[in-house]
Amino acid sequence: MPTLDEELFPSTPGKFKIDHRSYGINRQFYRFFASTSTMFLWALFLIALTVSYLSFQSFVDSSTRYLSASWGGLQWEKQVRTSAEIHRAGGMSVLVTGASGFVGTHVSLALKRRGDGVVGLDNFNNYYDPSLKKARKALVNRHGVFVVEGDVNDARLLDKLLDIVAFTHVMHLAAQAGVRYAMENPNSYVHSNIAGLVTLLEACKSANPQPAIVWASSSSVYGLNEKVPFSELDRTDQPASLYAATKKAGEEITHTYNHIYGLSITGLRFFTVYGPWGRPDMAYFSFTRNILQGKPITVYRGKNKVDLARDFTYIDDIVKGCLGSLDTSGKSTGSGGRKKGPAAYRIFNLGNTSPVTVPALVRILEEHLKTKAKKNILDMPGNGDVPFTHANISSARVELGYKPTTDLRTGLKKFVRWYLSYYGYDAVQP
Ligand SMILES: O=C(O)[C@H]1O[C@H](OP(=O)(O)OP(=O)(O)OC[C@H]2O[C@@H](n3ccc(=O)[nH]c3=O)[C@H](O)[C@@H]2O)[C@H](O)[C@@H](O)[C@H]1O
Repeated sequence: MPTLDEELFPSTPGKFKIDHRSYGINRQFYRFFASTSTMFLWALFLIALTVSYLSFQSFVDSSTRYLSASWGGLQWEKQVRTSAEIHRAGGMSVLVTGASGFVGTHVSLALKRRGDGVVGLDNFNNYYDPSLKKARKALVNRHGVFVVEGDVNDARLLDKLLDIVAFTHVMHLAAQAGVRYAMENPNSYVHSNIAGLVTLLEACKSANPQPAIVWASSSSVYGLNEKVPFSELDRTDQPASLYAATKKAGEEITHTYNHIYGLSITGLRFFTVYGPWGRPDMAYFSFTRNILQGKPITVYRGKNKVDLARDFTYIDDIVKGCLGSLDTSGKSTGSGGRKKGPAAYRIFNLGNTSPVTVPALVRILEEHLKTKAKKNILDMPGNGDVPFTHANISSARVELGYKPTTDLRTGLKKFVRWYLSYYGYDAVQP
């Protein structure tokens, strides 16, 4: 006698046999009906099981997201509001993106020092040592700047911040930096410098009031331009790297938001910024580390053995240019996504106006560090580098009162002093 299981799910073909001699037609019909309805019940049971499993999963996911979200809540909102408070007459409240980056840290401190409200935003990615970013965060925290951990691609977070505080300005410095890394990780440039920028502009255009925006473009947009010094009127349609291309795209994208929504936009073309709390991926920083550790450095050389040169610009000068831009930006004219009139659209070079060759940079570091570098001289690989940069800053001088005052020797001395106090002489890090 077969069991019920065997009858419903016969394992042997032909095992489920109907004996026409012993079962009548009704019996046959009944058995067919019984097995079909049982299968139907089983199917229902399985569907219900799957649905409950999926709902449970999504509950677990959303709770985890909620619990692990580093923003939100009453206490968090209070910290944001307090940090954004203005403590001087005619002051501004500024949302600084990339606030734990090199330039973001210095700009946040300078704004706070003069009594402006500042809220920082940073995603603390690991493009370079995140512990340096955390140390910068601790530094600005000590001066009353609250840094929110989040990404400029997070539209909900941006909307929330712009909802809590009526920011007068956004200083947008969050970006994927570095010229040569773009060949290793191109998508990271699209993610931060294009998608992140658009997400930020979308949030700003919908805000009421709309903040004015000052953001970091780059000297690299001049690409293969050979006319020196580089003027804002020179062509910028020959980028040599994806980094440069995304920054140039940013200039075009911001123009459309200015045109359609009345956002006040100022793009700053920074020229190889250096100084204390700088970026470990940049040449002056990695050369210092290697020289102190007795490791060789690679010095690239251009075509026909010509030395590469950069218009190295000291961080304090850049900060003055950023503050000058915020002070003169004028207001955005739109509100809630509607343009009410024209707003400023500006682009400025922020450089030093006196390029220095890379071998000369190395000589200055050797003097400050009192140590000879072990140099490997290599022809510049085709990886996005440009042979030289040189800024014409007449526009910034007239419009922003920008006047760089620190030469490379003096600036590197300050950098080396900071480096030694931060890492020590025999540091293995970063
Ligand atoms: O103005 C900008 O918009 C950019 O400035 C900076 O780019 P760059 O001017 O390329 O600075 P950086 O990497 O310090 O190389 C300096 C020089 O050293 C040479 N260099 C570099 C590395 C090395 O190992 N050897 C070497 O010779 C190298 O060939 C070059 O000639 C920022 O990183 C970038 O994010 C962006 O902000």
